[in-house]
Amino acid sequence: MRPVDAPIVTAAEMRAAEAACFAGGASQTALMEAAARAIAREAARFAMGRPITVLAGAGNNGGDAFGAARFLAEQGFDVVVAALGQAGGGAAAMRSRWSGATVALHEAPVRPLVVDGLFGIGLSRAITGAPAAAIERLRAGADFVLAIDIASGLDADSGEARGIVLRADATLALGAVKRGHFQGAGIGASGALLLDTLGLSVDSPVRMLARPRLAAPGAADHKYTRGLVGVVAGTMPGAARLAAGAAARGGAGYVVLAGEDAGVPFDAVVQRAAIDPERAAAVLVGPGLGRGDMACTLCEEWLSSDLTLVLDGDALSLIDADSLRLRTAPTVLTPHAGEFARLFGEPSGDRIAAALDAAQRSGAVVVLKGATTIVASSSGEARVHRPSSWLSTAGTGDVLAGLVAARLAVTKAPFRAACEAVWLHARAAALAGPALVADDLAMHIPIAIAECL
Ligand SMILES: NC(=O)C1=CN([C@@H]2O[C@H](COP(=O)(O)OP(=O)(O)OC[C@H]3O[C@@H](n4cnc5c(N)ncnc54)[C@H](O)[C@@H]3O)[C@@H](O)[C@H]2O)[C@H](O)CC1
Ligand SMILES: [K+]
Repeated sequence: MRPVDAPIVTAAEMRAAEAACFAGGASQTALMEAAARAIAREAARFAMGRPITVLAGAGNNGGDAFGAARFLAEQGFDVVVAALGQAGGGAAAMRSRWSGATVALHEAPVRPLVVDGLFGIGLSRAITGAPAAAIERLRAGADFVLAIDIASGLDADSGEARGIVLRADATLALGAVKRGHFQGAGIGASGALLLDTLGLSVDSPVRMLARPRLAAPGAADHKYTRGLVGVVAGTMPGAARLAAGAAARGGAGYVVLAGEDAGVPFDAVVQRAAIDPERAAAVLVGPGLGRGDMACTLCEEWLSSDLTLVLDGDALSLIDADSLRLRTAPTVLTPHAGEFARLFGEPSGDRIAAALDAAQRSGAVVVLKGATTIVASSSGEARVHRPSSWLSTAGTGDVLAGLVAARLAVTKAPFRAACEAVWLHARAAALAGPALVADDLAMHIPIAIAECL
């Protein structure tokens, strides 16, 4: 099945869940048989009757592969196993039950479907030499590669490539999806992500972002109860206008764009010289702010206020992470990779861990934007989302920041607001379609909201 709202685990968390399952009386062989059956089910779908080469490594990933080969052969598929090394442990039992053709990995025949059971979460070093050459040859010749648990060559936590990676067209995650499926080289090498939980109960404070449940305003609501969002304009008023427009479409009851002749995206957004702090439910500082003296002064003023803040763009270049700890009011940061690195240092691979550390250090909710967007809270919770790559165009960050401010004004809950905004932003992009520009997004936000009511 395609995972939705699923827990995302590290290799260590996966092993702990497996150990708990074994401690509860389940056997490793039973779990590998269940995994093998699930892999064979998916491989049969993708093979469409054509010959299959199954790659089997020396670990349990390989054990799963031998089991899948057996089930596929029993269904009448033409299957050959190409093995790397001698299967040990539980994999040996699975290997011993395979009675079909087995060749050495370097002799693996190129066939339409390749099932990758070389390495799973136990990959511990770069893949080099003969295995690397075989991976290159098989990827080049195969129509479709189905990875068992994770594409061989990917680090299960960071998603970084350890040497060569056997890029998959689909990955069947076993037990739970892994952090490596969502970051680093894992983003491009995992293909369509499928999940079979094998009946394991796995939980994690890190999860895939699910569609939020939103509520329409109540009968007693008015523009102030729904929340006034203030957007601070600066030297590039267009960015602030994009943010203000998104805030207005994103559910805020009232949006004030503060700045001399900043202009407004439409009449529902009110331009004023200043934001009334008594009235503001959330204030967004940063889009198009600039980095001069005036921008620094504005930033300091709002940071020292006790107002709920969203800090984006230029504001993230004017503050330091530790000063945020002094704030007691809810704060959401929406950095892209460069702004994040400046504030918190370059992530060391596992961006999910880095975002969680940053949230812990700053006390703020951190939205680390990228091909995978991570929403992290200081409580250790995180949500992970894969928005459209068409969002990689100027101004879309301003729109997201405005959406965060709107959802904050409505929910008064920073982690929930950031999660809702990231989902709505990605959905608006999907609705806008290819080659979108930032200005296209706002008009699709209400449709995205309607899908959440
Ligand atoms: N999650 C579940 O419910 C289940 C997962 N299963 C499968 O088990 C693997 C993990 O198995 P493990 O034996 O720990 O590791 P691997 O199979 O990934 O292989 C490690 C194996 O390979 C050697 N090795 C590591 N790096 C290299 C390298 N670069 N070159 C050569 N050899 C390398 C290492 O020494 C080990 O021997 C998981 O992914 C699932 O597929 C269970 O089978 C079913 C339930
Ligand atoms: K694999």
